[in-house]
Amino acid sequence: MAASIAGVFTDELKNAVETSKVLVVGAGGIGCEILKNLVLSGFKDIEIIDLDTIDVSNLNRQFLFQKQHVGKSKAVVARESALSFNPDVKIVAHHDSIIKPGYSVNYFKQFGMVLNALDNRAARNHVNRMCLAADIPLIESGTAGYDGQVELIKKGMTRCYECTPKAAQKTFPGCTIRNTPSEPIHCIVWGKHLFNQLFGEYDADNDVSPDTEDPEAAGEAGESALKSNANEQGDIERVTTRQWAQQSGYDSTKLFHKLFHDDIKYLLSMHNLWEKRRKPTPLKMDELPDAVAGSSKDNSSEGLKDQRPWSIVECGQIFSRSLQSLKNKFEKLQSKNKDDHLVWDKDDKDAMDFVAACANIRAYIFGIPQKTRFDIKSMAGNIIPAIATTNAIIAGLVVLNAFNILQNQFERCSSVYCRLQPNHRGQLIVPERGLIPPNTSCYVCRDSPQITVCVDVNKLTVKELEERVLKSLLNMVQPDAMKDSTGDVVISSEEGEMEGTYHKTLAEMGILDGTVLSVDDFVHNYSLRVIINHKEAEHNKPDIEIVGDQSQCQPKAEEKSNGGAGEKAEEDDDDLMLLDEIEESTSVNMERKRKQDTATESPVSKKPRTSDVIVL
Ligand SMILES: Nc1ncnc2c1ncn2[C@@H]1O[C@H](COP(=O)(O)OP(=O)(O)OP(=O)(O)O)[C@@H](O)[C@H]1O
Ligand SMILES: [Zn+2]
Repeated sequence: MAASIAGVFTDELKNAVETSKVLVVGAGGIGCEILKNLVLSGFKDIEIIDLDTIDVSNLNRQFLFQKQHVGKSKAVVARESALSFNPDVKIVAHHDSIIKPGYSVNYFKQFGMVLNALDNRAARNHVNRMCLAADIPLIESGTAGYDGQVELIKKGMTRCYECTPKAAQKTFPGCTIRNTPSEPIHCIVWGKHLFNQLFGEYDADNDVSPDTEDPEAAGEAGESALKSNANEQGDIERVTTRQWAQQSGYDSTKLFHKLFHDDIKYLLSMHNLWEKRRKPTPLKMDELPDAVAGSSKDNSSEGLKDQRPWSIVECGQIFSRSLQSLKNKFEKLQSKNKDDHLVWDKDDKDAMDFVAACANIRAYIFGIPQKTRFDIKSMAGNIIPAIATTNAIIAGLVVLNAFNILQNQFERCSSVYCRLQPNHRGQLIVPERGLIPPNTSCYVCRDSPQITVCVDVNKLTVKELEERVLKSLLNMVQPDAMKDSTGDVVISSEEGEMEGTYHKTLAEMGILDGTVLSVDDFVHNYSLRVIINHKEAEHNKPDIEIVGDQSQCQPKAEEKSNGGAGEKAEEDDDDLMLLDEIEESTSVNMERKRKQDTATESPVSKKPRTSDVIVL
């Protein structure tokens, strides 16, 4: 072993390596490399955690896994393979999510350092906060294709993972998705929303039916179509897409007719939308064309199966087939637990077929070029190909930083960026000039953090404050909130305690412009003052804005990104590239999805939609 070769390590470092205890979070592309490096450099006490099982697609770069391991726990197999290099190491493997409450601040405190090898923001935010709370050095790392980054996070010394705002994921206005798609991606997003409306976690903001409040339609929202939906009392009865599908027994012909014929006719009745646009063409299932018009590939039989374009009639067949399979899976889940739902996953054949077929049918209707299943998979799954070499370089740098930490040489742990093109100094691996200090206005790592939240206090409910603001946007796990001035509890992490008030608006709870809330999350040992700023909701504008400083409480143009997955580092070395997950919207979101309340399904509301911004 390297550590036992005389002259490689000083006795002090050798001793530190052998006696330190390290936690590796994630056993994927980077995690496997890190574990192998740790074992080969003499570390003797390691824990590794990963929630996932091995997929065949992991085998090209996660070299601790082989074909016979497919379907088994990543953490468990990584441990077994690493032990084959050095059986004298103690490795504890957890097939679990690091976000689970069992991995508390005290759990983190037993380690000398934590090495992150994750692929999503939620888990990274969580480990960031746990390491700050436990005051343990964290080495954060990430890759996206040829780009990679390693960074030390040490409380009070460096910036934390949340010190820099992350580039927002690309979003599209809701009315583009629902009414006037013009690019294949709009149809793909619509297909994913449809999947969730039918089988996934319900989200009223991701409705797929025509948006009657589209400002472009200027109020002429399909009068006749609305009338045809009216009940005997003349009221308009709105049901969710899922309710509608359930009532019609998920009949593929009926569903097809509603989505691709009736809803399109409804859109056509909003004349203003089509004054300067090509009108969509309603489709009937028994009249589907057998052509492959405007496809992204020519219709040759060569190439991979997934790269063969589908005709629209084929899309119709795939729509019916995948709908039935998904329906069966969904009903099976619901028979065990009525709150359970499917989670869209690009690697699930039926889920992927369904979205690809729906996206192409919708594209055809709107005169948009169709895409192959292969292209749709990479767009819908935000796939950036992972490069084994980048992972290996980054994992090597992680373990070099671990040596620096063990020698208390934190100043040598400056961030390092790996890039495809050399910079003006000819460097492919570019170190930062020094440690980057904490952002003094970071709402996570600064002393007595506070933040301003701009919302419409007459619209936002207490439940939305908890789920959308505190948990989703501010990454809390189990928040408790009380009014600063009176000490009145507004949100409690004790189950059931506040049930009666969750549906009330903030105003009804006496939370108005200027009200200050004290919010605590005991999981992260974290307290935050939240200043509420009232801002009237506007159609097609985000209904929640978070600002560090009250004076900034203005609707902002899209935040200038510090870089993100797939972005290249600029020529200037000082330009930081914060790599983020590339899979946030897919399977790795399992943990968060499981935590969210799925029992709140309600009919589509007719209130003005203020959050018509969707995330892919
Ligand atoms: N909350 C979490 N707790 C534990 N492990 C996690 C958590 N979130 C993500 N992970 C793991 O982090 C690893 C990240 O590895 P990587 O980026 O190589 O992803 P992958 O899923 O193996 O590959 P791909 O997404 O490209 O198929 C994954 O194995 C994933 O299961
Ligand atoms: Zn910070």
